[in-house]
Amino acid sequence: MALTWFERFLASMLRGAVGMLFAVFQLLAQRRGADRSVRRLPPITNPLLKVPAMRLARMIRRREVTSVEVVQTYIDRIQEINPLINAMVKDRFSLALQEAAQVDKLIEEETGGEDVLEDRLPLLGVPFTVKEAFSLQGMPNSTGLVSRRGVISATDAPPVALLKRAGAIPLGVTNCSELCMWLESHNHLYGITNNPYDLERIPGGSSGGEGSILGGGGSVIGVGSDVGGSIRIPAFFNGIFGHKPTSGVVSNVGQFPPASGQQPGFLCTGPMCRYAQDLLPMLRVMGGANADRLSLSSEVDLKRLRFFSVPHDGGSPLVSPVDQQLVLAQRRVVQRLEADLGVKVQQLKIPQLKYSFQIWSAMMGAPGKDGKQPTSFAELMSDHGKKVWPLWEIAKWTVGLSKHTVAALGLVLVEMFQRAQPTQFILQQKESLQKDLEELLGTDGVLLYPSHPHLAPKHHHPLFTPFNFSYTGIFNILGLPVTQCPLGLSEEGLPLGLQLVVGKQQDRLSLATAVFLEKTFGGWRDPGSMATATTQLDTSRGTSTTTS
Ligand SMILES: CCCCCCCC/C=C\CCCCCCCC(N)=O
Repeated sequence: MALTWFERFLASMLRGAVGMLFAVFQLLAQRRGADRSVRRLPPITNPLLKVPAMRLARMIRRREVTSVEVVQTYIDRIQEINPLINAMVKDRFSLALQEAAQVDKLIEEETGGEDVLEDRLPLLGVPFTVKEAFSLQGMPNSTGLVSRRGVISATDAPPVALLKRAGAIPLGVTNCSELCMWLESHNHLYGITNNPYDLERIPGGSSGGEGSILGGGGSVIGVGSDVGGSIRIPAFFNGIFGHKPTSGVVSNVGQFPPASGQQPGFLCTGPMCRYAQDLLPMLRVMGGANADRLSLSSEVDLKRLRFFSVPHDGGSPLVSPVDQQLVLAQRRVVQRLEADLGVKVQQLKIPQLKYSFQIWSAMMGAPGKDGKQPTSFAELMSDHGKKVWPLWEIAKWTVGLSKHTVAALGLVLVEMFQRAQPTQFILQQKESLQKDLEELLGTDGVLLYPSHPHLAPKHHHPLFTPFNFSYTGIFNILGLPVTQCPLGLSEEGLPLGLQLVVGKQQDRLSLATAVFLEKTFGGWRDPGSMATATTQLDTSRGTSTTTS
């Protein structure tokens, strides 16, 4: 049963009302910020900041550079840009420098040669950053909740521990949205995080601090989590790579909030980074023994893959249409795949995608196999057992007295009206989408799909388009691995990008395609050099060139 005429009528009334509210909001925001110009980050001057993590590790092992030098270079960059982007919320710089000095000593004393070190400690001496929602020993773990102020991690979350065990050195923790459940990385503990390509725009969420620090060149690899797009949305808005692995491969233990109900099957921890070649080795480390399920060492011959392109969700009345610049970017990818690899990319429409939001929200709220309901958002927000009364909190919010963001309060309200059980129709849509996509992708298919309908929005704008995350959220429910891949910059200098969706346990296919697209479209760009470097897109030939 598709939407009834009454539901469509309600949706268009809602769109009209939200459109009017948005117009008022923009008018007020314009008046307030009439003389503000786009502010960007200073350009990267130290070439070490432009070296992929695995190459840095090799240089450190070969003593071409010391770990102390690399860590200090990143600390300097963070100190330069963090006052502008507010991405790192707590650092451990002096500990990181001590650990780097120990690494340099270990390398000097190692007699087994470079190969022994590479095998045992593939990331030895390389700095990394971690979303604050994960435990990192000695660092705060509040997930933006004021009532969790002062919670300090005693241990490391397993993926963080695995990265440390591989020799990587944590620099600190980064901002996220309140309870990891919004597109804007904002909370009343650490404030709001900015996008490095335009400080008046959002870096996305919930791993927005990671996206921003990586995009700004203050980190080269980082750890994020994703139950509706929280790795892929910030990776897209900040022009970097992000991979949501096959469900269950990377441990979700050691993050707050813990997933409940059926959510453990949807939540994924995964790598975020500036260089495509770092995704696979990071995933191998973060997955531990489970990474063996992904045959990451098998060669991928891109010419033998089957590619599919789906340009939009088929017109959900709740979700914005896809920006024309993103439509063109996806078309250019199709052209390059066909021209360079000699493959034929099949254009598709997948009608069930229109129900992505309904499917995501029904499944997120569904009881687990044990029949237990998931922990409600209101419960997670409660202050030492004291319940949150959303209407009272909203009243307090209007006079600046609430400890919560308006987005989090909005979510509590929405949750109050949500059905306990998904409708039969939505369950059918989910099942048939799962079956169709698994059959389509098999073990050699790659689906191209927009990462989000809009380029990085201005601060607070997602409050008027709250369902746009459905473009990413649907793949959490389906448990499919997805890589977000940057594709150069838009006319206004904002990152373009695309999701590469593959079959379960076929992560290596989207990772290999991301490496190809990085070579073809230039991958991550220094947001500070945008005044001198522009991407010229030749749409007729589908090529892109960078000029300085
Ligand atoms: C005041 C406006 C608030 C309206 C709330 C509308 C409800 C929309 C429902 C869910 C939004 C969830 C956004 C999830 C973003 C990514 C989450 C993640 N951790 O992967």
